[in-house]
Amino acid sequence: MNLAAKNVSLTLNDNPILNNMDILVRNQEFVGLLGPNGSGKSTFLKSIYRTMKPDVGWISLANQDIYKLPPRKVARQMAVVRQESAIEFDFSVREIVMMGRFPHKSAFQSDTKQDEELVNETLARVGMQDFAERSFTTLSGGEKQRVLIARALAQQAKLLVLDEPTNHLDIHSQLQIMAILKKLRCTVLTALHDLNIAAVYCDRLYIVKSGEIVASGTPAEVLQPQLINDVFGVDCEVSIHPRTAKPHIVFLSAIEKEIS
Ligand SMILES: Nc1ncnc2c1ncn2[C@@H]1O[C@H](COP(=O)(O)OP(=O)(O)OP(=O)(O)O)[C@@H](O)[C@H]1O
Repeated sequence: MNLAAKNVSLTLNDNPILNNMDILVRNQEFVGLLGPNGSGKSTFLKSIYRTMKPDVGWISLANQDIYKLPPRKVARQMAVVRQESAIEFDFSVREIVMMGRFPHKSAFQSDTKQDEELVNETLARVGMQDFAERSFTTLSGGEKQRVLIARALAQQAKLLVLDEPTNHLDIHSQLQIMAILKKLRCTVLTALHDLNIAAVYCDRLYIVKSGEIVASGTPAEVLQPQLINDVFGVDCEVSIHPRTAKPHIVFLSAIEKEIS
């Protein structure tokens, strides 16, 4: 399931937010979108999952214009984990995850035994099986995040689009969720903030600055000290970690300032 965006530009309130953005996520690739706060990552992902139509450009799923495909067809192919998901009604965790099955059903079709089994299985996968009957609104930020990831997994889409999926999670949970996502062998496009996590799990990265893609390539190609300084404004050292064989970044600015 290829995902491609070509020349995507978007202006909001007269401010150019996205400028000529191009990406290609190949079948079963795990691709990270990195960039500072406000650089346009969420807006770009929203244009991919059809919440914000770009003014210019073309977004395609398996070479078909995503804005011309029927919404249910897109939902069967693409699951989304948004940065903030405002679920205010009193749904149980089980009901939220079951919502992932909607695109596969016709209207008024009731849940099957297979749906129930899949929901139980995905809840267990994210370690939330004991929370199935709890009200979603009573969960902690990290617990909610796991449930929303379970809902995306229950959707069984070939493409996953995630906006900071490990937001709110402690370090053990961050690594666990990234490992689960990696093992799915789906096509994945995910915004991330942690450069070291991106280096370990992503096949390729796109770096966004002020609404433009300023670099792309493998983590080893992209995560260079000069680029990190140019984009994020921090000094760092990058080495290849002997156990992961991936770039490992040590940030220096804050440490040096505190010591001096
Ligand atoms: N509806 C909107 N109206 C006006 N400006 C907007 C709107 N949505 C987003 N923006 C602006 O677009 C820019 C990009 O925002 P976006 O949320 O895409 O950034 P981001 O890279 O995802 O940031 P973060 O890492 O903080 O989540 C920001 O300056 C933001 O204030």
